[in-house]
Amino acid sequence: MLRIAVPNKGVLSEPAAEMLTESGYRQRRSTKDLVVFDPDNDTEFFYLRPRDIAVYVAAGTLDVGITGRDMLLETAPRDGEGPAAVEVMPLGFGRSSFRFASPVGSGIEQVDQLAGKRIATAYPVLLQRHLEESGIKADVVKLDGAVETACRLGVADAVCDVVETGTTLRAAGLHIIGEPVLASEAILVGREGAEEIPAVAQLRRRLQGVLVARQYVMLDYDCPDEILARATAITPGIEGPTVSPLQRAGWSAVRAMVRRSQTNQIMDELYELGARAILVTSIHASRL
Ligand SMILES: Nc1ncnc2c1ncn2[C@@H]1O[C@H](COP(=O)(O)OP(=O)(O)OP(=O)(O)O)[C@@H](O)[C@H]1O
Ligand SMILES: O=P(O)(O)OC[C@H]1O[C@H](OP(=O)(O)OP(=O)(O)O)[C@H](O)[C@@H]1O
Ligand SMILES: [Mg+2]
Repeated sequence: MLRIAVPNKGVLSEPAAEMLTESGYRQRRSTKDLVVFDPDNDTEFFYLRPRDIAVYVAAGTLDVGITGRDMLLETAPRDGEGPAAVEVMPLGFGRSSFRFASPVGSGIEQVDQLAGKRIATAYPVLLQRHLEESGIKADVVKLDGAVETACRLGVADAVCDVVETGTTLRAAGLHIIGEPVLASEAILVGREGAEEIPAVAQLRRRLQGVLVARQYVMLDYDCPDEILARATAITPGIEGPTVSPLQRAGWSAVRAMVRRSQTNQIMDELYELGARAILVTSIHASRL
């Protein structure tokens, strides 16, 4: 039986459960459920704090889990201190970056000005490692959350925290300084070699199928044969576009997957070239 850890709370919780549902797994009905068994897939789901998930997976108690890349790195054992969980695949949601910020007007405008300062964070391991790598000596103040308030309350001079839209930072009178320390998103974590377990390989293919269905659309169009080569160069598809003859002589029908984000640009280009009856349909599920 496959045992999977899923975030029980926080921003990753709902999209993680949604992705598993789209991948054909049973998910919990109530947010109070801590364990769910899916008999059809012989899989058990454990709903845990994202911060703890890589710890269970590293210990081998659970096979795989969904958490943030920042959480995986924060909770990884130090070199030689036991087995670690590793990133199996990125999942395309829960994107954020881990960044320094200082109070507007504090005069702290660059990362090197953090030397000798107090920096508040909920990710002390990540921050300490980054400070060591950058050769900056500063005091790390470990907090549990709502880190943005630490400067106003006088326990820190700057923060290093998760930023998505930047709204929380701005509301606390802070501004970003320096480059991102880390780009994070939700990831599937497992033990080294987990992909060799057939049930994990199947989970991975299913999740990949959802990612593809979200990122691509199916494009169909008709085009005169004179422009077929140029049109199919715009829509090369994955393996190659499907080209079939139309009943109307000298015309072909083309079918290819294209990136959702490029759909309108590609439709414009095809139309200008002379393609007609250009149709876009969503992909419900996929196995490439
Ligand atoms: N606003 C956000 N947008 C995208 N990802 C986020 C955001 N806030 C947090 N995350 C990501 O979610 C993961 C865990 O955050 P979450 O807030 O659920 O846990 P926590 O902060 O430890 O717990 P809590 O907020 O319940 O105290 C991390 O990987 C983090 O990068
Ligand atoms: O850039 P934004 O879009 O504003 O999002 C970033 C905020 O979201 C998270 O907070 P969360 O709600 O998890 O609270 P926490 O700080 O207590 O963890 C994170 O810790 C930031 O505070
Ligand atoms: Mg949080």
